[in-house]
Amino acid sequence: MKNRPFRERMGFAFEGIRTGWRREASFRTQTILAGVALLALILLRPAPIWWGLVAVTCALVLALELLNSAMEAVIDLLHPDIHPSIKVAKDMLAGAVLAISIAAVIVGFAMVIATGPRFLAEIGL
Ligand SMILES: Nc1ncnc2c1ncn2[C@@H]1O[C@H](COP(=O)(O)OP(=O)(O)OP(=O)(O)O)[C@@H](O)[C@H]1O
Repeated sequence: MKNRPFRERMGFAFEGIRTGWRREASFRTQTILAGVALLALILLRPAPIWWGLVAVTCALVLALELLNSAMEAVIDLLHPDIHPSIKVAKDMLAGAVLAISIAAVIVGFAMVIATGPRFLAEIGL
């Protein structure tokens, strides 16, 4: 199973993203919010550094959500019963998603504060 051709590995990766979209409501919500962030970038046209910051934070939110779902799936397969250690692991995974989501909201606010006034002036408000 190792060292498959690049095209095939890309196919697996896209299949993972498709599965995340199909199975996880939070992944769908976060993907839609990433789309909103892209629209804000197109509208506000901030400096390139903001494009980078928004791209990195959005990608991290989506990547951690996929990782969270993948780990939960493996945990539930290996140990379907209730166990305090599983609660600890799942709550920490959820905490990781929350931490990067807070960072993403802060980046979004900072970008709007930095570029909003220029945008409003441009549209005559
Ligand atoms: N097998 C388990 N043993 C102990 N606690 C668990 C187990 N599975 C889930 N929990 C805990 O129950 C709570 C709810 O978990 P659940 O997976 O239903 O919701 P969730 O974390 O919001 O998941 P999702 O992202 O899939 O909606 C969490 O605190 C989680 O840690």
